[in-house]
Amino acid sequence: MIIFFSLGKPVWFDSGAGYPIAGEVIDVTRSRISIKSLLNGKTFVFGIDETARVVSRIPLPPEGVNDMITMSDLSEASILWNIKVRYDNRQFYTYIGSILVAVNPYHMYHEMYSTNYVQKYENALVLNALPAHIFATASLAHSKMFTDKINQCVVISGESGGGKTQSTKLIMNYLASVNPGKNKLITEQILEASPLLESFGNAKTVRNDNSSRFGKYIEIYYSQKSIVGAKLSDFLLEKSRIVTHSIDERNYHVFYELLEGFDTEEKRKYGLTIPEKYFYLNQGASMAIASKSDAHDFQSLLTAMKILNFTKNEQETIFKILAAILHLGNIYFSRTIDDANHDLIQISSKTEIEWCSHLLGLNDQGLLQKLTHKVTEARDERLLSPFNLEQALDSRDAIAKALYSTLFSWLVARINQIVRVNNSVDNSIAILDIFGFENFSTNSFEQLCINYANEALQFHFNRHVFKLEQEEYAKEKLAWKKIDFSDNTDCLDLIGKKPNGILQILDDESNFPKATDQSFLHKCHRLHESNRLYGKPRLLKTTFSIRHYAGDVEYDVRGFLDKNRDLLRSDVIDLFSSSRNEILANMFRDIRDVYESHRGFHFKTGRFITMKAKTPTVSAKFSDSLSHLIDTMTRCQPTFIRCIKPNNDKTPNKLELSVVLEQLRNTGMLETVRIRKLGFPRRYLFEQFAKRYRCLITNSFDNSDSKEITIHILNNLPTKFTLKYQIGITKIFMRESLEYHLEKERSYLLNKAATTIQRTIKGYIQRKNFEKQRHAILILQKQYRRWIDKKK
Ligand SMILES: Nc1ncnc2c1ncn2[C@@H]1O[C@H](COP(=O)(O)OP(=O)(O)OP(=O)(O)O)[C@@H](O)[C@H]1O
Repeated sequence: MIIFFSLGKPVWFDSGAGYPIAGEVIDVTRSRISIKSLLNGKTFVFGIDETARVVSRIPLPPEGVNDMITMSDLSEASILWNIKVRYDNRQFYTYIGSILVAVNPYHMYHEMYSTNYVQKYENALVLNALPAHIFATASLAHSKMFTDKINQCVVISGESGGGKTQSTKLIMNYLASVNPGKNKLITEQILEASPLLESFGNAKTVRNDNSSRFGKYIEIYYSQKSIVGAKLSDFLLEKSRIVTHSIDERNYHVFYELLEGFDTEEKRKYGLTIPEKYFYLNQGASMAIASKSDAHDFQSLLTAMKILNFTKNEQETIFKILAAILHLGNIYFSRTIDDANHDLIQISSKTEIEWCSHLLGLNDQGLLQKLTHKVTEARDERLLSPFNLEQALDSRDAIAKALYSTLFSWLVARINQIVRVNNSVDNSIAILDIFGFENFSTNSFEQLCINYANEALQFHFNRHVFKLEQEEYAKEKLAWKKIDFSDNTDCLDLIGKKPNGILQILDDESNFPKATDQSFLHKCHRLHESNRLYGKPRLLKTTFSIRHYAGDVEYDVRGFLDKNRDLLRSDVIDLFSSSRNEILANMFRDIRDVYESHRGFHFKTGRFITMKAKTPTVSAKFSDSLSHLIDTMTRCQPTFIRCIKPNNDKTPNKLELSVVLEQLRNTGMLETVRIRKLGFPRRYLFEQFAKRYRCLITNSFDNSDSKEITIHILNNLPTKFTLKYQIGITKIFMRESLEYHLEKERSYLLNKAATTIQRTIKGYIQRKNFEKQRHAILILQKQYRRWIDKKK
């Protein structure tokens, strides 16, 4: 075997790292082969019995390949290497047909997103004409929205830190730049919603300094090809972060921005000091982020609020709520024992209570009571029972979480009110930026929801790229050998299918007062133990695991029931609804209305009671919004952007092959390249095709049908395109390379025709002008001669 490798031969070799590396043969003897790694120049020697670890390699062009489906070697190694070669050449974008792979450079190359680039990619009809770029993807979706008259949806996915939020912003900037509308204000308001929501919904995590801790779906509406409004939907804000975060992490940016942005006078007004002093901010021992100026971002936040028409009163209420949350976190309790030897607690930080009450427009006693006592409703009475220390701390944190999450929902509603559409809408383009797959050392309820959402998105991707594609080939009777792909339906069923999916079990248990996290876990074990995707721990632990498409994740069920119920105490809602601050009171009155709508009238007692079975739990609400989202997206034409994180330490311009490969494997990218290469992703009905490309042939087809014209156009193509299309029953299917060729030809002809038309019209106008001038001159000459004659 070794003798087949000559000196200088390009090869892939297995260095033991778990992925093949590109190398070149530098020495061959009878018993061994020496290979120089192209990664680091090191030499690797393989003995005669190790030749299976070396295979021949088709070299890539030095700058890599723009669209990976055009590569002749579609092995995992080649795809991975192509991404690396391009990354090293500062080409961070690569296509897989129409799917964009975006690798995070972790460094902002501003020129790459300048107006020059906007102009370069504007009106792109096909992707491959220029180097891969996010603007090309945005431009294609934008122009398809008008030409195909189908609403578009750009689905951005990837791990935390992959670059989803950044990509969303770049697409929005592109859409704003090419927007011809006269109403620039609405576009500006839509753009300004991003920094505002980032302040309130993003935080530093160990994986990403600016991690979105909520999912968002932004729909941008068009009328007469101009932006006329937008709608933002948010998903599952991470509430636990408001009261706790891990080491090296931070709470939401807005708290630090506020403290850095306020001057001494303002701080005094809200009773604030430095971040280190607040329990809700200092748990991660990480106050500042090297690449971020909190003071500067506070000014941007103020600008955003101004552009979005937040009144002075509204801004002040927001700051008061934020300041009150910080004071709340600093309230501490101490244990005392009463005469009957009962464990009691008392508040040791009166000042904080006073600040909270003052800022929230409450009286001190009202808040104090909610923090130290539980109200139970028994028959006609409301009974107060004292909390123990742990319960009091829980109650404090629950109030802080309720304040923040209510504020966040109010902000989203407030933004939507400003950017909503007032007139009719022709089309829309939506962008989905949803939290990436998560697998931490401890995973809880939030991770289960996030990973469930990622499973649903992966399903949507698979459905579009593999399932529907192959079903349509079969329906249109194309010659096609089916490609297998990893279908994740079973995992979706395990988590969410009625009646026994894990989230359904959780919901049943959440509505059952005596249930505990353990009883939920036992039920899961009992019903799913035999499922190949479900793992029951060998030892008595509080966990179960799920085999996701992106890897195994172990979930710790402690706290699942409480988090899912997420019941805000009705007496707390009542307290805030009675605040002297009308804006704050209204936020909570809205919540009270929702709660009221889930309460029933108890005829016997004549009082309202909470019908818990009907109160929507967090997972029920989340599953609903997720299926609504997928439904909406299914009605749009999707464009997929897969964001890839190049390394785990947020370092600029460093690509670690193992980190990238894992993401490529987990998201089915390798199968995607195969199907996109073999498949025929671009399709037109014969009528559409004939109408669009008829200009490419000269024959006249007076009464011919569209299929005949289509076939004629195809027969006229150079032979290299023969295998690039298939003719179905109602449609023509083709590869992107053929569409690119056709579009190029068409655009050339249209330009030529336009030039001819321009030339003819210009000639006509010139001739006309000339005739006019000649006529005028003749008249002048005539008159002049007559005048001379008269003079004589
Ligand atoms: N195209 C880009 N150019 C320059 N830097 C980028 C680009 N994309 C991402 N980054 C950098 O990487 C960081 C992480 O990106 P981003 O916040 O968009 O990731 P994400 O996928 O949205 O993560 P999460 O799921 O945690 O919200 C950004 O703050 C930015 O510094």
